[in-house]
Amino acid sequence: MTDTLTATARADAQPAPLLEVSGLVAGYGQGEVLHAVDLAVPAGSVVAVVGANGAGKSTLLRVLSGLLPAQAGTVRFDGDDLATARVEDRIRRGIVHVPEGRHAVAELTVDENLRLGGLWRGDRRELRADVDAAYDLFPALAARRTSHGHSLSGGERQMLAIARALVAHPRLLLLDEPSLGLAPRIVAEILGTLAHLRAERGLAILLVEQNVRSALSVADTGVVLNLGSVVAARPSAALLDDEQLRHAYLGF
Ligand SMILES: Nc1ncnc2c1ncn2[C@@H]1O[C@H](COP(=O)(O)OP(=O)(O)OP(=O)(O)O)[C@@H](O)[C@H]1O
Repeated sequence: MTDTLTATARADAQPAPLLEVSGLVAGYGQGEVLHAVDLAVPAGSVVAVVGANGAGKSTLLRVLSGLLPAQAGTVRFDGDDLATARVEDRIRRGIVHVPEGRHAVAELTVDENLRLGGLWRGDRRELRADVDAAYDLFPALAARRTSHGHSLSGGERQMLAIARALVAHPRLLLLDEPSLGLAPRIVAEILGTLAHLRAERGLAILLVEQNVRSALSVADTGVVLNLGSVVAARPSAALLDDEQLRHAYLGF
């Protein structure tokens, strides 16, 4: 009887999410921007955080990567609470942030920029292999490997920012507004590559996007953030089907 109960409990148990955020409070100075945010990203899944300008989406990613301290709450990653961990420790654990703005070091070549992604690792041969793997994912970058950061187009800089993050071996990519200002063809290429990474490598992605439809087209789950609070967290298709929610919070 006990064995049967144990077996049933095991069969029913869901694996813990890779990232589990609970009661997260954060802001700037005295101002609180995120109010007790709860959020989960299962391993190998894509979760899109959507919401109006100023909702707190970028702030959420900054807190998760350690750029901004949490004032309260837990950030459990693969079982450990990293809420107070340093940025570099989070990177080593596999949380890698691609901030809005597609930063490339202007004076360095594409290849040098990519190698920056593996700075903290010791093995140079492994780093070379990872940079070459990034070129396989983004052939447009391979063609520009000796070009300097300042000469790249917006799309190339976005690809470089993502590729450099991949060189750091993420298990969870925090991706802020990758499509902003890019041509639809480039956006489709970048989102296609992310879908491939998730399918082939089990990469989990927390995606912040203004372009709600394209974000939800690649995400399993959509989380709606409004004025720093989560107002809905549902499968992407269910979010798109909810006309009232879309009108109230997503503007379409
Ligand atoms: N460095 C900062 N110092 C003080 N306040 C900030 C800072 N960055 C953002 N804020 C404020 O925090 C709130 C949330 O901003 P945040 O950028 O996280 O929103 P968002 O949802 O990402 O919006 P957007 O899509 O416009 O970037 C806003 O009121 C913003 O003015």
